[in-house]
Amino acid sequence: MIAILGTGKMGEALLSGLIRAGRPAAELAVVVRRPQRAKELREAYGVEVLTAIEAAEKADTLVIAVKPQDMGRMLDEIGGRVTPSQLVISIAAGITTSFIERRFPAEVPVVRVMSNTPALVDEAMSVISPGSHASEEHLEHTEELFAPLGSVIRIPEYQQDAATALSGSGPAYVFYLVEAMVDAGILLGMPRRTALEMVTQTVYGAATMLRDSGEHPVILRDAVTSPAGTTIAAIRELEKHGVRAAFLAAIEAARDRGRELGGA
Ligand SMILES: NC(=O)C1=CN([C@@H]2O[C@H](COP(=O)(O)OP(=O)(O)OC[C@H]3O[C@@H](n4cnc5c(N)ncnc54)[C@H](OP(=O)(O)O)[C@@H]3O)[C@@H](O)[C@H]2O)C=CC1
Ligand SMILES: O=C(O)[C@@H]1CCC=N1
Repeated sequence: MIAILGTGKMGEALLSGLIRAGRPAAELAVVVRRPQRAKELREAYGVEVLTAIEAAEKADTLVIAVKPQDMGRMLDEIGGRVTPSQLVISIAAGITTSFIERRFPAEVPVVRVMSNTPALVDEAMSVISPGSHASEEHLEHTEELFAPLGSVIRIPEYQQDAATALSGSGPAYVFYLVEAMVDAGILLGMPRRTALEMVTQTVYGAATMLRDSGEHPVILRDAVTSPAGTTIAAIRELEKHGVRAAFLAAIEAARDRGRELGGA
């Protein structure tokens, strides 16, 4: 049995993805803290709702999907019950595998995962790293769980805070970019709905080109940028306003905040 402890945005995205991928509801359980949420999840997915202690005693795999600030309390609750024959997967930003391992008296295998909200449409980017007691088999099992939600890659754990800043938070930067482009369309007199449709398809098309062509983004941008044309006029303004430097600073700040959440 796979138990998801903390079934908010990401926990539910994982739950719904596993069900879409054909995993029987009988093999899944959730841990929630509000009766209303328990009712919603039972009705929507037909999954069993357990207490954290029950989940720690029954599940082979425990996926912890509470906020980093709630991790300590959750681990205190289940710590003494989890054994080395189980696997603990954490998707919390900043929280290291060694932080989690220290909460268990035994040598419990832990895998750290950073996924993102496109899991809701099976287009997540999930990056995984083993803790010190996790084997190749544990990593393969984790890959199997997250593969139906999108792409999965392995990275060394020291890169996890950077991955959180890039792909974990990344969808928010893209939505922010879309908001800004739509605002520009409105400034130019375009109806909001039309502007949003145009920008959404443009982002989708550009992302598909990046993925399918395998070309470097500079090459793809070059193909759009005609000599003395419209695009270079826009790029000059982006450079003048320091947009590239803003992205570097923003993603570095997200990385630093991840470290802070992990108590580093
Ligand atoms: N949102 C994102 O894009 C991403 C988030 N993450 C990580 O995923 C984790 C979850 O984030 P997200 O889903 O956004 O957060 P949410 O706040 O949506 O979900 C967290 C859930 O945990 C529940 N919870 C907290 N404590 C307990 C407890 N003791 N027992 C049972 N349930 C509990 C909360 O319950 P209640 O509803 O009662 O508050 C809530 O439903 C975080 O650690 C975050 O860093 C990772 C990648 C991307
Ligand atoms: O903002 C956050 O802290 C979480 C982690 C990655 C995406 N959302």
